Amino acid sequence: MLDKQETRTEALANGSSLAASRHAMATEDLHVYYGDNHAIKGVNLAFPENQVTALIGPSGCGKSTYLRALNRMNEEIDGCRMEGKIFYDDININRKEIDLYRIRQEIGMVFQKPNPFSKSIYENIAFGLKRHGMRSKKELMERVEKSLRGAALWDEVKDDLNKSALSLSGGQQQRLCIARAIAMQPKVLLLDEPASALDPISTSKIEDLINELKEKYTIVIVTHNMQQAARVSDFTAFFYLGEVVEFKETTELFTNPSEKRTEDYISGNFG
Ligand SMILES: Nc1ncnc2c1ncn2[C@@H]1O[C@H](COP(=O)(O)OP(=O)(O)OP(=O)(O)O)[C@@H](O)[C@H]1O
Repeated sequence: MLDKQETRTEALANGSSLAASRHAMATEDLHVYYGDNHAIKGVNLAFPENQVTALIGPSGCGKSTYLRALNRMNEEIDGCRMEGKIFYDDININRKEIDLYRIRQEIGMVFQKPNPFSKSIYENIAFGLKRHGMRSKKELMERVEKSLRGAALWDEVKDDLNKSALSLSGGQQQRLCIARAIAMQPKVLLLDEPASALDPISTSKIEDLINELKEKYTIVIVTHNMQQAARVSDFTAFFYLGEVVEFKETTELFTNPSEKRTEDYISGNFG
């Protein structure tokens, strides 16, 4: 099933500063269509391990579509199809025979709107683990605690693990969704505007958390907010009309963009 013959060639050639980095994921000539709408047009990108990469760009330019392509979530959408290669662990995962359940465990996703299950805080995390075959109560409790600690939520909920997840604040719910994703021990976390529905204090907690999480995970985050991209990311890709215009280290992209379209966007001249 694993095809090591397919190497990440063009995708790794994003820029010289990346040449020495290891990459957790990459795409090569990736296209996504919704019916006749060609939403992603041949994107080559590679995501350095244990770094945060932000995807920025005006509304409708394909950021979320591209993010959802990375763990093949787009396939849940009627009429959506993908062409091209998506490399994870040096394997092209954009093939029929790939186990999507496993891929989505290893490449976890958190959405814009917190979406905890209508279950207890404990069950929100234990549910997926049990489905995955974990039976021992002790092991489950250990993983629940570790995940909640990892998502910086443990101290706030440790005495209320049987309370409904829906009784938590929006910011706590989002950290619970992050805990649920990391409980599956992924290598990559895809975050689709994870703080856009939250107040400034919760946003700042999520941003601090992203900074801690990158020690263990490779993170790709879609954000509308350029200040947020500058605060949380190491690399930034600027998307426009389904293509990547520029991909660089974040400080470099914001201070010294190579492309006029990037400069116009970051200086607020369009979008
Ligand atoms: N579920 C869907 N069904 C059909 N077309 C879609 C769907 N999701 C996105 N599209 C189309 O794909 C293109 C890219 O949209 P996408 O949501 O990926 O952009 P975006 O940059 O994330 O936008 P925003 O910042 O507004 O969320 C748009 O033309 C959009 O209409």
